[in-house]
Amino acid sequence: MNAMHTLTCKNIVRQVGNDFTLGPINLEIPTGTVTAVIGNNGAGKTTFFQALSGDYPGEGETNILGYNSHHIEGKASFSYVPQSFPEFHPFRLQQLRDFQAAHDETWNEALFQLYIQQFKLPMNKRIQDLSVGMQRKAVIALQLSRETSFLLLDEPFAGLDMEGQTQFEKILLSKMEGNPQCSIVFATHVASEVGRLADFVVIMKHGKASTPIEKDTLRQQWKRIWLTKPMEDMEDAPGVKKVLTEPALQIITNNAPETETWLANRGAEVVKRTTLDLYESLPLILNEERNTFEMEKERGVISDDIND
Ligand SMILES: Nc1ncnc2c1ncn2[C@@H]1O[C@H](COP(=O)(O)OP(=O)(O)OP(=O)(O)O)[C@@H](O)[C@H]1O
Repeated sequence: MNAMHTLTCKNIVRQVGNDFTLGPINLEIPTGTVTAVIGNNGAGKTTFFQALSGDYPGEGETNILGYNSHHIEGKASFSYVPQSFPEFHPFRLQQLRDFQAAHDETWNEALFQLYIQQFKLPMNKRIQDLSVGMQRKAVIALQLSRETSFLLLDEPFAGLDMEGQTQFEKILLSKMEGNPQCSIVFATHVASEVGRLADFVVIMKHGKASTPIEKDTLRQQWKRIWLTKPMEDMEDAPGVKKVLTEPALQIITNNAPETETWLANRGAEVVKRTTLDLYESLPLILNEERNTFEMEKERGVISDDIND
């Protein structure tokens, strides 16, 4: 494995039912980074996370921290919080803790005690008898008490109460601070989680994944440009995604430098420029059919088959 990358996956393909194909996905996650995987409902995030975690075999290969994720050493080397975990339902947290503590070299009992205290988790109720949010807190406590250098988290904030979200965010940040080798990949639908936690964003559409895009690049590329008056054909200018007239004339672009050049060449008067917030740009990215992928393809970082 390339030491610079915590996770490498090559040609991951999964067929789900008759209608959905995941992949082929090729992806590398740099060590010491946080990556948010975003995508509309049904884009394939959970299927992708299941494939990465080695839950079931299929085409392609995933390498995590130097291990194939289908092998026992591979599975033991990372922490995984799946979207659902029916296999835990019949057990009490105490039983799950006892099992983990006895068999797992990465187990940190002090961390577990801290998490159950913070999350106010009952040790003797069956997981299936806990609320949805408490169930997730229980799995977070079990998985994050393992001292691993890779966290794979499928919508980990979903269902957590506000205090739980704040606590969990602090836990993730302290994991990153405490271990420079630690990497996190998490799925989310919430732009503010991307804004607060992620260094990179991976965009999933129709079962395909973009290469990791630096969050700062998105902020530099996506701009709102305010103009004094309309220009001919401005809707077709490079990068322009939207032209709005209220409350004042403005262009939304996903390629600010090119749009600026186009405007300057035509003598447009720019009133001001503002960075688009992620909660505005991410939905636009998710709903454009091809551009994000074309952007990556032009840079030569992904292969042709991502654009079928
Ligand atoms: N058991 C199944 N049988 C058939 N199709 C399935 C099954 N599970 C998932 N799918 C299909 O696989 C596709 C990907 O689903 P997946 O759950 O991976 O998406 P997602 O991006 O995680 O969605 P969400 O944001 O809603 O969690 C969907 O089109 C879904 O209909």
